Amino acid sequence: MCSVDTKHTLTSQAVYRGVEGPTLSAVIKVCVDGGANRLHDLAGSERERFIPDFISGDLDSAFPTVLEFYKNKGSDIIHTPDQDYTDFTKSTQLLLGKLLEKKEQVDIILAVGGLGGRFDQIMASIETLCHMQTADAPPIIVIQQNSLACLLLPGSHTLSVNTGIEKGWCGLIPIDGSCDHVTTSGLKWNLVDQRLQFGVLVSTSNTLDGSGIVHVTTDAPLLWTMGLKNAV
Ligand SMILES: Cc1ncc(C[n+]2csc(CCOP(=O)(O)OP(=O)(O)O)c2C)c(N)n1
Ligand SMILES: O=c1ccn([C@@H]2O[C@H](COP(=O)(O)O)[C@@H](O)[C@H]2O)c(=O)[nH]1
Repeated sequence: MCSVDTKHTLTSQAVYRGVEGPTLSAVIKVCVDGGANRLHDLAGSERERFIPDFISGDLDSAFPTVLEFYKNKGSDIIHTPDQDYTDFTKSTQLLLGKLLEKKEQVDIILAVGGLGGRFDQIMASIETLCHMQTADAPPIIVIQQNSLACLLLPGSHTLSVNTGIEKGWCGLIPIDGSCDHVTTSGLKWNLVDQRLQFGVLVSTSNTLDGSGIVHVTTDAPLLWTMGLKNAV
């Protein structure tokens, strides 16, 4: 029997809004260490429109000139030297603290980057999601290039996958041990009270069935991943 204690609804429209208009809709904008260099480069002539509220990390990657630029524009520079946790984990903890302080309710935390390049860093990005497993924390959605990842907590989840930016492929990955009771609808290969576990069964190369809604019920944390059309 599956124990279900929470219900969550996730919509990729929230992702879409976050990507389309971060200056309009993001309550707090954050850069993680070297991410500040990337923002500085990518924003180019629109740099003034994309000023992070804070930049945090061990600050071994952000260029001093970039930190100075954002500091002069009002960004807080927060040094987090702890070498037992990644800069992403530490910045997400800071962000959750600030949301709590401000008593802000947000739909999602959208992290851009972290799913490409160094494999240890990709795994660390996913591990960061495991640190943030509290029922009152908003879902953290990580996107990079054509991939999205989000940790589903134990409970029932309704995923709205009907914005047109979904690519079609998806997966359910039991990153935190075994998920003994997983039931889904909305997929080409659905699960009915089945176990997902590495070495037993992992749902990769699955496909949305076109209905626009995916339901997932799981008794243990389960990573949802899917393809996006528009590379970020
Ligand atoms: C068992 C163990 N393995 C590895 C480390 C090292 N370590 C873990 S997180 C971390 C900080 C990583 O910093 P970040 O800027 O997020 O990544 P970087 O680009 O420096 O690799 C370090 C050094 C450790 N403290 N403990
Ligand atoms: O290849 C990478 C490098 C970094 N990240 C993420 O960025 C932060 C900060 O890393 P710095 O190298 O100190 O700038 C790191 O915690 C990762 O979350 C990455 O995803 N991939």
